[in-house]
Amino acid sequence: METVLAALKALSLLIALIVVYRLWFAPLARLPGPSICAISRLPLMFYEFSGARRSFIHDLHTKYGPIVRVAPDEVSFATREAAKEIYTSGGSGYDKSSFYLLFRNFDTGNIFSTLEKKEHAGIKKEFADRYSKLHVTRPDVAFVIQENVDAFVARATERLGESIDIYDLLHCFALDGITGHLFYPSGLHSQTSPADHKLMEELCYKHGLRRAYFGHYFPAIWRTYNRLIGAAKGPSGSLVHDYVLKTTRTASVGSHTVLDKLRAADARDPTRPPLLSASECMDNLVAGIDTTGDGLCFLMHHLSLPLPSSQRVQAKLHAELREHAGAPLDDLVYLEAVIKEGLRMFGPIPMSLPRLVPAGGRVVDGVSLPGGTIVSCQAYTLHRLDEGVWEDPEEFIPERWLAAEGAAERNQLFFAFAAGGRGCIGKHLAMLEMKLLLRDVYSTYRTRVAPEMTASMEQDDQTISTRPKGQKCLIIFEKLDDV
Ligand code: HEM
Repeated sequence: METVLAALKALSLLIALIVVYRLWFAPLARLPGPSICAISRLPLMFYEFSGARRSFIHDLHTKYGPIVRVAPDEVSFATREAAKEIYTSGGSGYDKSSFYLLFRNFDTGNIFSTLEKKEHAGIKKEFADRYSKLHVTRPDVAFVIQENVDAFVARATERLGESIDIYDLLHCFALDGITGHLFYPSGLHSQTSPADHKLMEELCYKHGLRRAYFGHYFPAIWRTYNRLIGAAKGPSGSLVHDYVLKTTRTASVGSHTVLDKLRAADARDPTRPPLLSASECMDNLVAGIDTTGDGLCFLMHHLSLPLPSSQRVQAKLHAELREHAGAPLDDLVYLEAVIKEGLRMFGPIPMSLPRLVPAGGRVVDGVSLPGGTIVSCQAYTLHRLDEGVWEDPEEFIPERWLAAEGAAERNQLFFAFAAGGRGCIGKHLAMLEMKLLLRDVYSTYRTRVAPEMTASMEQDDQTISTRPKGQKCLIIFEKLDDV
């Protein structure tokens, strides 16, 4: 009994010392933030597991300012100086934190999940040119996207005046787009094929948030659990995994595809991990579906609301697209402003992108931080907090992107695709998909939210991405001339 008491006393003393150290003596002790977050990571974990990390961090910034200590060893920043240092210093910024190991596929790393920047650069150079603006706009590449846009518009035309679930259809559009880019002509056609549609359902309707955070915080238990489940389910248990494995191994693909480039890298270097190309394709596929699908869904829903501001923007969009029919996409400046404003307000990756301060420590936006500190910015807050740059941040105002005054500050804070060498590789593909689809929809149709639409469009956070909570978005398409 006495030994137990002595052990309890020693433990209490240890905890008290840790609390005192974290509150008053740790290198991060002088940073603003709630004391409870300085003492323990548990409050942050609570909000992560509840799907409310983004709003928790944003509320902290609103209360404490642009620099906040959100956990004993973690700081969130909301300034362009910090974003520049963390994400672009030396080209690719700081290495990623172990959080990104969650995004490995087939027990193999890939461009997104690789933590260390030198290793990442080696992986990226093998296929990055397949995502350059020059490549994605090549006629033999862009026509695959245009075919998917045509399929989307055909579905809308078939059911003019009726409600259509664009959450479903836009995710099919995005899945067909990215698989076409990776594997043409072996991409999916989930907009029209019920068998392919099942892969979209598997990818877009899953609820994996708590499992993902559990895997991050308790990796050993998670690995053991997965081995047991994997053994019980058989080799795959996933339609998407089977599709990617089979396609990467056996499909014949066009010379302009991503897979063709990865196969060339495999042929050049037989020491590459055998499943690296499959892991890469799986990663690009996942990265390319919810992002473009959810981004378009939030944006089209907003444009379709019965608000004077939404209707004003739709009317201006119709006017630009009709007056400049046949113009190159880059000349459609209002369309681009609408997309950027959509990505500013409800971009599909609005959450913190965690990085590690390099060994030896660094100064971020005037704050000296020891090596190993987790630092991040989140787009949601960068796109709102500084009201000197973002006037009326909760208002959807595409015109702000057309004003010359303050353009540099806005563009420096625009973080929808992140920044630097680890920013979004698929940005040009995503912009092309969004521009082509919105151009062809809004040059011919007006959209409005269906009266029976009751599903929530609240942003429902996942690990770094967000999606509409109700996972349904009923919209009515009407021919412009008929309205
Ligand atoms: C609106 C659409 C999209 C948005 C807003 C978006 C946003 C982002 C962001 C913020 C990052 C940085 C994430 C981080 O550092 O944790 C990222 C990375 C990435 N994105 Fe996208 N993305 C979009 C579409 C796509 C598409 C279509 C692809 C198709 C391949 C893609 C592939 C990737 C990849 C591979 C990375 C990792 C890059 C690297 O680590 O070098 N994304 N994206």
